[in-house]
Amino acid sequence: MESTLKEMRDGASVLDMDPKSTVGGGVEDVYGEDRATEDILVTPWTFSVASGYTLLRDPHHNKGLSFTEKERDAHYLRGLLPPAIVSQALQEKKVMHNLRKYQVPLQRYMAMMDLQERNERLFYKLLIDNVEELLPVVYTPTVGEACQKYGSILRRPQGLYISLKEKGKILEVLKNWPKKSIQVIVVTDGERILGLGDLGCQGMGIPVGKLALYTALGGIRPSVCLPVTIDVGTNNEQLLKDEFYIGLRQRRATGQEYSELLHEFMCAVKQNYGEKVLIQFEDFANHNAFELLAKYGTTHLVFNDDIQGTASVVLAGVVAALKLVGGTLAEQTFLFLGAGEAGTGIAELIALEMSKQTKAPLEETRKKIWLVDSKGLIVSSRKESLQHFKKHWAHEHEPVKTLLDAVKAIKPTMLIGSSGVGQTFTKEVVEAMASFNERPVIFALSNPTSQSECTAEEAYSWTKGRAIFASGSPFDPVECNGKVFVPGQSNNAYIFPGFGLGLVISGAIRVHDDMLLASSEALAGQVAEENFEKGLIYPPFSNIRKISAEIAANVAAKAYDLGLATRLPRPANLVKYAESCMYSPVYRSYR
Ligand SMILES: O=C([O-])CC(=O)C(=O)O
Ligand SMILES: [Mg+2]
Repeated sequence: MESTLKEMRDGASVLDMDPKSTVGGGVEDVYGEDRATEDILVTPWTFSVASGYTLLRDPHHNKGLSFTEKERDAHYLRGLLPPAIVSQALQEKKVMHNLRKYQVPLQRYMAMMDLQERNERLFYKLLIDNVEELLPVVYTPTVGEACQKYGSILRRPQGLYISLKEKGKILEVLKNWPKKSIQVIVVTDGERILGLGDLGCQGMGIPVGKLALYTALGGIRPSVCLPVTIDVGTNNEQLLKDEFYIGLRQRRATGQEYSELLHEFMCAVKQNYGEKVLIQFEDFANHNAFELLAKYGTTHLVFNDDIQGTASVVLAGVVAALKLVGGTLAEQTFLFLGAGEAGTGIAELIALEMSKQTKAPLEETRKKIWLVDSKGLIVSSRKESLQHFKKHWAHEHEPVKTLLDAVKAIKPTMLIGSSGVGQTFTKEVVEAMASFNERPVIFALSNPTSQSECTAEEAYSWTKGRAIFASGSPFDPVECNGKVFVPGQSNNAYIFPGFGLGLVISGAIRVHDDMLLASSEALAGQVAEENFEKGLIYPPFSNIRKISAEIAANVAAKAYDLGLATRLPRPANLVKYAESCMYSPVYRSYR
């Protein structure tokens, strides 16, 4: 066992291992039973056909009043349903009508979660058909409030909770999950939920929400998605005192205790689901996020949404914005407020793309990008005391304390906020941007809306409609000087569903930076002339499934080119192939 784990850490591929080895279950032997050694416990699974009352209580198969006469006969449903037979379209109309009556966003969230637990296909049908209306309900901003109050609103637990109590038993815990074949895991430890900070175990709303989007936006089947929350405690005093808190009542475990639990999880996942399961890290605090990505990037198929997904979506917006601003990427100057996962991740991907375009070394292109953190502009005199992920950005400059002074000193063409702190792009900051840019580009990325650096209305009114604005959480269109401006939503939700689909359909075994550039390019390519006319640098979410297929195809193509794809032969038309793989929530007929 020890040697197997070591091989896994050292990056040995399951493909070149002895087929009788204990790792790699998940290819054919989905239960891992044939490959289990005597010291590994196996679960005695049984399956039966759901019928009658059980069928109505099974969210995977339940269709409510949509069961036909024939199905009602064949599946022992007579008498369990009122006589009316209702189409899925009418059910959808009814639920939307009811949802719209709720004034409080959290009530809509709870109604959607109830629907997901009751009738999965109807839930996804609603989400796909009404994506622009429902994204703010199941995702940012409402999901943030839901996590803050998760203990109070929780009815039926969703996802898998792995706490310190499960140490040494994580493989068994994974086997408790009802589905054996998993392709995408979104995992959080709840330490940095959106810009809301440490929400401990209640961060579960995030993996659940992200995976709902994997299915609705990226077409990954819900049955192969697994939301996970790792509970190592919380440092949120308010939650520790909250009688309804659902997590471990202790301060966060750190150091060896933390990394051992995470390592057990990573090994158990690979052992149980194989080499090709995608593990998406979500909303970890900076120090752990960078470390986990570096540590497992060479042995597992891992993707950090906050570092890499956000980087890819912002690069796409930046590239699209060039059409409105003019000039090349390398001619821009960037200033970031926030030097954490998002800030440094975006900065690095922009520098990489600049370097590819101009053939200049990365060390040179990084000099076009400046970051401000809580202590002011990151400059070389601060280098010694900087965390390692900030060191690349310590350029020669005298110290500058405030964002406003940094804007005046650096004169960026694009200003990007990613610090998780709201209202930091003040009128003075935005006006300064407008004083030396004809079209100042402003990204207010922090989530949820309460943490946004400024509002869309502020950005447009303070620049007299000249700003090109995008934000992490949605804002409504704004009228300014008689013209309507549509702010873009620069959220990783544009990227991760298609990105993950691309990895899954190509059977990729590792993530490579070039795949991030590929997904960015695909997204930027989807912005139409009519979008640009409204100042919009992202395509509307209403086209997201088509966009996801384009992203998936570009990512898969890169996986094949790099020799990281295992699903062979390579399909001739990857866009068509991606589309053909996507889950559709239309009801199935039962025999
Ligand atoms: O969840 C979102 O809306 C975007 C994101 O990853 C974050 O803010 O951490
Ligand atoms: Mg996140």
